[in-house]
Amino acid sequence: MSQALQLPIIDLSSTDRLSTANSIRQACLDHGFFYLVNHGVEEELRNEVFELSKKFFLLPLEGKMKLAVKKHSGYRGSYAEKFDTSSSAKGDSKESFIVGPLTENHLNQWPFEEELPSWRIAMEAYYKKVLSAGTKLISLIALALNLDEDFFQKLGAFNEHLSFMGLFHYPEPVDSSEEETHGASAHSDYGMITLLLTDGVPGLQFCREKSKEPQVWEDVPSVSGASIVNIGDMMERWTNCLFRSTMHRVVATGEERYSVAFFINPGKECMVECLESCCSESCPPRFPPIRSLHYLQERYRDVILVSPESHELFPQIESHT
Ligand SMILES: O=C(O)CCC(=O)C(=O)O
Ligand SMILES: [Fe+2]
Repeated sequence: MSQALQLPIIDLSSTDRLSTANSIRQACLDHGFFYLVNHGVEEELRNEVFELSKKFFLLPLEGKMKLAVKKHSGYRGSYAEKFDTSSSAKGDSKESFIVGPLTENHLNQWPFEEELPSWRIAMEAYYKKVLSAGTKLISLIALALNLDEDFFQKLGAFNEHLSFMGLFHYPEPVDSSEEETHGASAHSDYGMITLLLTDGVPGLQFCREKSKEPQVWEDVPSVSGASIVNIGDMMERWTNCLFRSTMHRVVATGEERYSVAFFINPGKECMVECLESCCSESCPPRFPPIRSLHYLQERYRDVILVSPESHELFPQIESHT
């Protein structure tokens, strides 16, 4: 069952920051999803990234497998992950290319320059632009929570942050008898926020009330040029479920589809712990404090079906928090 909806539109360039923060607050209370316009990622760069993403996914499988995921960066084929662990499907049909933090500490993999010229330059430019938009948005989210604008920066959320960009390709379904198979099965994102651009092909749906049966799925249409933003689980934990990380999925529509997601994840040492303003004696914290890296590793471990060791961000992870 699915119906169309209209989500709020937030203008990142607005100079009325308090009014923007209020609109963000309402959007996060009501939906956990909104559109972001005037985000500063130019149309030319957006188009280039989609063109280059298509060129990469068109390479023969053996070429793509040379860049198979290591330390959570590189190529991951179809059916290598399954977001909805309760589903009986063999996995999610989307194939991905993951780009991680652009720092010396992080090993990113890139296609050969001779094969795909300017690929790395464009992806790095896009990574930086979306990270900058996301950082501004996080300041507004802090304001929306009645905190100082730089609250999350001071908390260390951007120190050695673990933000990842995912290029996704949803192939045309080959076997329509596999009803259970989704491009991306039902899940919520793990981090602070996600900024998503799509090629306009439908398929993304969200479920407002995850615990309500039967689940009601609503289409999230693309708005040209706007980024679709959703709240992740760590933000939900910080806010004690005031801001929701809403469940979503990508269903097969019979059409091939491309998207680019940017997952803003806190720095590896950052503690995610219920904000004082979001709990009280009558409303105690629902989740124990957890370190960002630890939380991410646990979540990835559940959904990766093929070579789980290739998704370890750091090989040695202490398991005490
Ligand atoms: O491709 C999309 O539209 C959404 C992808 C997504 O939800 C994810 O990878 O977390
Ligand atoms: Fe997602």
